[in-house]
Amino acid sequence: MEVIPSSSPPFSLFFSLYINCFCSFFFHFVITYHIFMDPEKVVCDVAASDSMLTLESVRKSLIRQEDTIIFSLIERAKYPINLPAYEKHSAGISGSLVEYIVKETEALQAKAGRYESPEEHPFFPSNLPTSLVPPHNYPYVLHPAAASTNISKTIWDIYFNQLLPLFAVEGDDGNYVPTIASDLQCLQALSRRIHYGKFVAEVKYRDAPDDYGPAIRTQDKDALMKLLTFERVEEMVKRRVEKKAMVFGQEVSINDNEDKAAKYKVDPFIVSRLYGDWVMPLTKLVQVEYLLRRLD
Ligand SMILES: C=C(O[C@@H]1C=C(C(=O)O)C=C[C@H]1O)C(=O)O
Repeated sequence: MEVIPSSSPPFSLFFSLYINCFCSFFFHFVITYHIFMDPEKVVCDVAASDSMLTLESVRKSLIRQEDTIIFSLIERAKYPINLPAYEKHSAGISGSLVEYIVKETEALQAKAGRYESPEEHPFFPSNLPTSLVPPHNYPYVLHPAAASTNISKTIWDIYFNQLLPLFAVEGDDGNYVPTIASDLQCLQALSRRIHYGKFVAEVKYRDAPDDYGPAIRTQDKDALMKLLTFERVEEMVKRRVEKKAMVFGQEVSINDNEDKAAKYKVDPFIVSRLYGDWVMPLTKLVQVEYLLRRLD
């Protein structure tokens, strides 16, 4: 076998190593600067990292979130209202059972880092423990003022006082804890969707800063609402969620001859109304609140 004689490495090898090191250092610097030092402080999820933040990508996320919301409503509709879960509890705990379970769940999830995500908003933000897990570097996408936009309290009140009675039947079957667990699924899915308005607003502002700028400077809420509203899109959303509620909530039988008279787990019309009267108006409210502070 022929052995290649060892000799001192040629100058070209040192030169190419030097160039490699320089390029790698340069690209690391550029990427690090982009993520951490960008003067336009912005934060978002993986699905919409800075370069991918387009109206199409945020609408896609909203469409996917419809599935989560509808499935969570279907789950909650399994139980009757179960009023004692929401009344002041007499034994051992202060407030209602629902408040107790949601507060404790949020405290546990806060320790595991849930509220580090710019998409998550707790219902009981005061005295939440800090995260114990190493931080995930969410890319900066939103204006820092986004942190002060939180309408969880409004979502909580509307959910229990107006929405729940529309899709849960009267009654009490004693399953309070699973009922509350289902409520929390609904609340978290709705809150995530509604607060996602921040990303929608950011992308709309970036697409047309000259249109939004004057209305932001004069703090004109009506003008902002007009600019960000697309009635045609809203009509499509209402029709789509109605159809999804029909498909996801239909009774499935292996017997083709069985009576398939439309019977849905959650009334598709109610789902459409829920979106038209609450979910979309609240998402737009978040968009306006966010935009009002976009130039702070
Ligand atoms: C979210 C958007 O902004 C507005 C709110 C909508 C919603 O909450 O689904 C739909 C259309 C717009 O009026 C959007 O344009 O997609």
